[in-house]
Amino acid sequence: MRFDNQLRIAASIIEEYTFEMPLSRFLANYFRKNKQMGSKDRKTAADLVYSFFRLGVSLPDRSVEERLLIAQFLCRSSFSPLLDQLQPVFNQQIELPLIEKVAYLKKLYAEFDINALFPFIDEVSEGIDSELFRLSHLNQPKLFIRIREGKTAIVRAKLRELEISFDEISSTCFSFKNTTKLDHLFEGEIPRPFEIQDLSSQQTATYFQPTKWESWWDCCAASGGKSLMLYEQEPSIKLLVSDIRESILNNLDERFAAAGITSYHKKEIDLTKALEPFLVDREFDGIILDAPCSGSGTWGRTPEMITAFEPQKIEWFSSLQKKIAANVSKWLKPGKPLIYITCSAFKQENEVVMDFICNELGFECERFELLKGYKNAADTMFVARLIKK
Ligand SMILES: C[S@@+](CC[C@H](N)C(=O)[O-])C[C@H]1O[C@@H](n2cnc3c(N)ncnc32)[C@H](O)[C@@H]1O
Repeated sequence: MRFDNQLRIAASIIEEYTFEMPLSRFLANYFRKNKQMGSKDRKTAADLVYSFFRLGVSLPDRSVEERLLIAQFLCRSSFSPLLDQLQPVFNQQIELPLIEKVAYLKKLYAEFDINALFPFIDEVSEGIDSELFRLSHLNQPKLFIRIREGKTAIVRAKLRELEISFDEISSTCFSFKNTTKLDHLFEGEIPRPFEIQDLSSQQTATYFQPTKWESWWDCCAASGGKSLMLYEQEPSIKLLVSDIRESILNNLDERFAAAGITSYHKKEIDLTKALEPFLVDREFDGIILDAPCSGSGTWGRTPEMITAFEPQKIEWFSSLQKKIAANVSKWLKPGKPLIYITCSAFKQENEVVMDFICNELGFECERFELLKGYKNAADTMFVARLIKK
């Protein structure tokens, strides 16, 4: 397909997209309806459209086509055949460091402002490097795996055998280009030697510290990423997993089965409602609250959210998180930990909720951390270990 045609198709996809569903799903539907597009055309269109949304709300008065070219220039770091045809001057500077490309663009477009790459920077948690965080949205984050204890050598050998390129972040964490396919590796092997899991998400596990025979509740368990790590740390624990709808836990069942975990309890619980009917007189030695949140620490993976997100939702999430924390904390034994986690970069969802839990619900903060995934092409997350007094 000719390059100007590729640009036109990307522009028409952007025009059609109304943010009602994730961009990934919208694109999959679009390609299903437009079967004449070959796999190379689909890949090019997806790349152009994703890069476009990485620009956030930059240069709103420029045409979509012009912004598509600027986005390619900022998001690519090597020769682009499309730019070579349509905007060769960008291609000549494509390998420059990002910060120099930004300076160059500012000369061409006086109105270009890096604030527009992430227009909520005043809302972020303390310690976030504003410039690095904003610029990180121009790059697609990496894919990470968590390797089960003792399985590093066989995973490494398999990857080398299949000539899949990877970096070793640690002995239990490898990273890959985001488009790498790993589904077929060790298919059917129980337990599977690795889990796909973001680096920062893996790092939250150091806050759990369960001990033998304890009773734990992962109250927003979804597909069970945190529960799996908890269980592997201490397989003797009694584990309850819950989420607002049973269907959300289906994936957890599959992942637990693949990990060889069969002994756990599962309930559908809305944490904003009275919990007595579900929990009766249970008490827990630990609760993981991986709270519903804006997801703003993960928008490098879903860049359309930078445009779609309405800032008043931050306060809405913060209130929801406080309500859920107040509700679940009643079921924790004194002296035991509530592990509060978000994948948000916003202080209203992080430090403000943590302070509420300490000051209003009678907890003491043992330690907390903002996991600065933006430095490692990973998600940015917040984790706190809060002890009930
Ligand atoms: C950040 S996700 C949890 C991810 C999960 N812990 C993991 O590691 O895979 C937050 C979860 O909270 C759930 N949730 C949202 N509102 C809820 C509510 N009112 N009660 C219970 N769960 C809720 C969502 O369905 C979602 O699965």
